[in-house]
Amino acid sequence: MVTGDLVVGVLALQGDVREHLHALAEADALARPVRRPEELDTVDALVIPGGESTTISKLAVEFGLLEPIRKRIAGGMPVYGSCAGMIMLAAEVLDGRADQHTFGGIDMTVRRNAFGRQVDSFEAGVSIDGIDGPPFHAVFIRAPWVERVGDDATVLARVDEGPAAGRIVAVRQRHLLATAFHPELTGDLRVHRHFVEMARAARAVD
Ligand SMILES: NC(=O)CC[C@H](N)C(=O)O
Repeated sequence: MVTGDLVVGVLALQGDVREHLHALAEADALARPVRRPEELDTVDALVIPGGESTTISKLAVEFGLLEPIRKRIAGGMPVYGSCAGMIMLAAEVLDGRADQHTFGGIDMTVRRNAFGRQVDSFEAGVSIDGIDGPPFHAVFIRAPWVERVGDDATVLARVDEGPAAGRIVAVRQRHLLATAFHPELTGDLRVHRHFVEMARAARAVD
């Protein structure tokens, strides 16, 4: 039986942790930072923020979280990653550092800083499958894009217009969700609400 409310952790090693904690609270979840394996044990779901994936990778090893998070992902914990968080969920990273690790979980290949060859950051309208309403005002900051998804992964969004039109920027694989952009920075709560619903649904069938 499901008791108590859903607790969503935000991996708090580096990146825009506060913004995700705020967005999750607004989306009616109990949100708390996760820095240690004992804290990971207390959450039902996890958000991996935007930031710098090479730093998050290094600190995840130092804080003893790499293997515990991989295990929780394999065990079905719902996880949402934005930008660097998307990279951390990818099976394969192009233009990464040789010593960079990911948690994996989504069978996809991402290219780091993919848009950044032209511009460091840009904004675009993006429609996400399964989320109603007008296109997202999506903010990309040295963002990755997705170059390949495996059969088990579903493409949820592509860039609509401009030089990067058609590039994949949101993917879901069962309990895992990833976006190349940062909904935590725009005050649009639809992605966080969607993730909280995913996490509640996953817990209901446990
Ligand atoms: N805004 C971001 O999260 C940028 C991601 C960063 N370029 C990385 O490789 O991790």
